[in-house]
Amino acid sequence: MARKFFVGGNFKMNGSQKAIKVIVDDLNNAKLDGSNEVVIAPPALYLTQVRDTIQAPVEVAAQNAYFKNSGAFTGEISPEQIKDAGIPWVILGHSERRSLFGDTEEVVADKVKAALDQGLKVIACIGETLEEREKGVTNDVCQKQLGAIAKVLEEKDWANIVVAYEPVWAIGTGKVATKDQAQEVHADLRKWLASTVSQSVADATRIIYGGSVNGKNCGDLGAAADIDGFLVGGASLKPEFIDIARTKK
Ligand SMILES: O=C(COP(=O)(O)O)NO
Repeated sequence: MARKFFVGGNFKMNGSQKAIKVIVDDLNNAKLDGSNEVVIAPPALYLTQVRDTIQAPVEVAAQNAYFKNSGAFTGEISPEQIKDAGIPWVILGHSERRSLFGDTEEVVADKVKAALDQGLKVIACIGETLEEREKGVTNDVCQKQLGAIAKVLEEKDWANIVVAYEPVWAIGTGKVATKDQAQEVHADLRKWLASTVSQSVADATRIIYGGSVNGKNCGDLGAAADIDGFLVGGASLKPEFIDIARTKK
């Protein structure tokens, strides 16, 4: 089954109107052919700027959303508001949300459900810490995190989900997972989807890798059978993101 290669750019809390204009102009001038699915996630303040200026075949994602659609939740943005702003994607469960802002497995699941209920498409992030990898429980941890999300979904929901495996020890460290390390986890997750949800969901769901992806390592990683794309952090702010967006499977 051919899965459309997916390249996401997570700008995190970086950028300014000016800097983001440069990134959008570069993407607009890059003549991307749309063969890969490309999504960029600026900080929330700049979502509508990117929405209004991107002409390239690139969609926009919010970096987070709450699990309620309105109310006394100072500082939060809701899936309904993201939808209202014409933003089709949202990243949920990023390890920084989990470790720094207290997003538990249950909160991430509630956020995924609330986003899907509003018709948003979701990049759902999972991944183990260095300690968990060294203890040999990587697959258990990833299955548990994805299982918490699967528990609140119906089979049809998976059509709007991209799973991002982002080992915490590779995020922002320059210590990219080897192709074999990433492939092993992706293959295990695909097997887990087949046994837990269905073979068709396992075959169709894009499982993308994130953690120190750059223009030099994207080709090798992208060649792995079960790596269906990337969620790029630091390099999404640099011109090399265009090279990553052009990765040929
Ligand atoms: O967190 C990441 C990856 O970040 P880096 O590419 O900077 O490791 N993606 O969401």
